[in-house]
Amino acid sequence: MWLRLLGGLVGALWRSRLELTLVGAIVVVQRVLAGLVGAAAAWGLVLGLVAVVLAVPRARGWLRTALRAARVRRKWWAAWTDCGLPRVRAGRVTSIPAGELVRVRASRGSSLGHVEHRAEELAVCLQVREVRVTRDRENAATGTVTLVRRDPLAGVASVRWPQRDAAELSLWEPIPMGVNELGATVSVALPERNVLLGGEPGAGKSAALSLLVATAALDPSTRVWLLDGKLVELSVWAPCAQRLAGPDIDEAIELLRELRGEMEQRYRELLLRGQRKVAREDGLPLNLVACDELAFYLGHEDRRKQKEFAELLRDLVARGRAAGVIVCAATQKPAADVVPSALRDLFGFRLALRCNTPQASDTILGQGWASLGHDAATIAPVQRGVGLLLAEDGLPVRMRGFHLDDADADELAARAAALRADVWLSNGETRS
Ligand SMILES: Nc1ncnc2c1ncn2[C@@H]1O[C@H](COP(=O)(O)OP(=O)(O)OP(=O)(O)O)[C@@H](O)[C@H]1O
Repeated sequence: MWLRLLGGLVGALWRSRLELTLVGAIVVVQRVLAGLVGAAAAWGLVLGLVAVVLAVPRARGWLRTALRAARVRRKWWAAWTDCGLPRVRAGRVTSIPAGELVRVRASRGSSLGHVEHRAEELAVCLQVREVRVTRDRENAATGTVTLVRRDPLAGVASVRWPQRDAAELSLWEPIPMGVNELGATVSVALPERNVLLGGEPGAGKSAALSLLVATAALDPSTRVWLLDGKLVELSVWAPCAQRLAGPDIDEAIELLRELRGEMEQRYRELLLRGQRKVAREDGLPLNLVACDELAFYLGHEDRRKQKEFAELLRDLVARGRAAGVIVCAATQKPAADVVPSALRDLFGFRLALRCNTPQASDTILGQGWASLGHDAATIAPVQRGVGLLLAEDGLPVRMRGFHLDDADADELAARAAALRADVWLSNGETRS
């Protein structure tokens, strides 16, 4: 009993070591000075010294950060103790726009899975919105806990696309898609990847798709193929496109057949060159296929045509990677009755914008993510353009998508068309 009390006291003192050290240092300095100049003058000098230190912004910032980190570590200790979890030690604490990142280490016999399992109770103890746990890949004992106190993506203001004024872009380069909760830019590198975008009506699918199409349009070496179940969303990019199919399944099938022919031709070229896949230095064009409202084609009343469309698209997504064919498709309903799972599972990048239910969110990201806290149904309806982006081997990243408004898109499409015309003319002159 006494031993436990003593242990508790030592633990409490250890957890307050920073504050105790600061107070101790002040007392020691005052005592030393008191011997030289007297007690009252020593207090004056010490308080003056503290005031000078606090007047320096860097010192003040460091102190504030260190004290906040110490407080978070104490609260974390109290939280896992109250939840009856085995010891999970908190280390470095970093402030982020959403709250804090805490490095943690699980004790022997425990696991970060335990922590994840009790995330909701920990969030109550810590009085935060949410506790997210991410285990390190290389060490099961260590990881990062995110204490989410606020939603940094909550504002309704749109963020302009940073490439908006670019004169020319390359589809081989990563495309900035939005900003994450840390305020960092989230990008996707498209070669050898396909992208599926899903979410409820008005969530921002077409806006996100337009960033990918805009990049392809501003890359004169890329061929752009457009399928638009609504016709109005992608038509602005028509002058830059190889071909555009509207809400007509026959046109869409024709487009996909032509593209499949190109893909097969590309494979023959690669065979002749002794290559397995296209590379940037080959100078072979990439083909970007953007399909808005995929469900329009996949839900077509003519079952035979619907099946043919689905098979052609599946073939392009499955075999197109190495040939430089990139499929980016947006749909409100990626459920298995609309988008066959055989097709859906081939998309390397998935962007889940706001969904009505956790199940709908899982149909985009993959089974099980919603129950792990990555649920696009938790995004508020006013947060247009906010979504969860999942890359093949990673965790879903919550982000606010960049935005190109209609005027920006019109201006950018005109610039891209002019650039393509210039390149075409200069190639023609070179050849003659
Ligand atoms: N990233 C964003 N930032 C700010 N506003 C956005 C963003 N994305 C979309 N919006 C706004 O949200 C509205 C709906 O966007 P969008 O048309 O892209 O949605 P959608 O999911 O394609 O809808 P639907 O399924 O009906 O076609 C638009 O008015 C658009 O301006």
